[in-house]
Amino acid sequence: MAAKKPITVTLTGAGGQIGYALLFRIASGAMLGPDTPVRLNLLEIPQGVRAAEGAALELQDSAFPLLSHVEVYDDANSAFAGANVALLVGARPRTAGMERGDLLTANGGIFGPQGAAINAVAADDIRVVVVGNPANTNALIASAHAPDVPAERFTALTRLDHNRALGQLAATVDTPVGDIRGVTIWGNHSATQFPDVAHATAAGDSVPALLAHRLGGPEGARRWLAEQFIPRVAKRGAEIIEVRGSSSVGSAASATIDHVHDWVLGTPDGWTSAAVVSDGSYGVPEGLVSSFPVDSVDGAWRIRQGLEVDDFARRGIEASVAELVEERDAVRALGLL
Ligand SMILES: NC(=O)c1ccc[n+]([C@@H]2O[C@H](COP(=O)([O-])OP(=O)(O)OC[C@H]3O[C@@H](n4cnc5c(N)ncnc54)[C@H](O)[C@@H]3O)[C@@H](O)[C@H]2O)c1
Ligand SMILES: O=C(O)C[C@H](O)C(=O)O
Repeated sequence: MAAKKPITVTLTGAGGQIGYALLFRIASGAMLGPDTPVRLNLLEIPQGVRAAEGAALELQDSAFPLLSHVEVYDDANSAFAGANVALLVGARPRTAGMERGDLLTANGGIFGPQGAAINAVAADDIRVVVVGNPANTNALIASAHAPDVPAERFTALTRLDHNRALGQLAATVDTPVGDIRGVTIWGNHSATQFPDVAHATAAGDSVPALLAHRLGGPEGARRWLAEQFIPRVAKRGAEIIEVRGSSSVGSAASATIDHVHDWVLGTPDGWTSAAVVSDGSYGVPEGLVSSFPVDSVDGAWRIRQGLEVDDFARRGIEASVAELVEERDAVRALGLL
């Protein structure tokens, strides 16, 4: 049988924390499957090149059978040449006391030039996931600079929030995390996001009903969702920064692997969450990069249609979308869009 052609993956910020956690899982086949060879192009700024080169040496020492080639660059047009998948991680992380939106001025300028380079030199089937914060608006900036690439190929990571929600629910309803379905993160990857369990099930049972059973009825469940679950998930990034002393790394890398894996290979277990360009679904203004319930169909994200959104969820989604509009207007005013 002919060997499969390698997929070219470009990773920015390859010398940083998340980059280091990602590389070994990509090279092992966890992201694109156990029979897909990978070429890795690592992009760094000059100060980060040595760290990326060190990671490349360690990749060689790991003798991954699927890893066909690794190259380190400090030039975007070289790094994105022929890329099929781009992981845009390279950006400054926030520190204690900051919100992710505070990074707009520090990081926004990175994504226009990278979007333009992707437009100029990436492969026709390029898929992009932005991890660097504020991820949704950075994806919007990158997409705006890549007019020849369909906007739906630019996404931002909210799978980490989705996975955090699964973790919290599994612990509360005492069900293995793999048995939970139907959770959605709506809106921005920020403290305003709306984690929604109205349609969730655990091993086939309704999560709202299980919560009501455990928490003294529907009112107890509602209170737990509003006062504990939603803020815990939405502010988990800050909790990790407080406890670890720096922002999430292993879980962020793992969620990035999940996002690309499902985008390329499908979502047989039902929808997941990803920030994708809005087509106006659920009242989210067209063009914003917002998190939705998404299925992966034939290698493309499709927003799951027809889910009932109650008043509580509607208010939560609207608040997060209002923040996305503010971020879009702020980057427009900065000349980044
Ligand atoms: N969306 C999410 O769920 C999520 C989760 C965790 C972290 N993040 C974000 O991911 C980003 C990276 O986090 P980290 O912990 O790896 O940070 P880090 O500081 O350890 O690494 C960032 C790396 O990016 C490099 N870099 C900076 N500008 C670059 C550019 N223009 N091109 C290429 N590389 C560049 C830096 O040299 C550095 O090596 C941060 O913005 C962080 O807030 C997002
Ligand atoms: O919260 C942060 O600043 C990092 C990341 O976006 C996270 O959610 O952990």
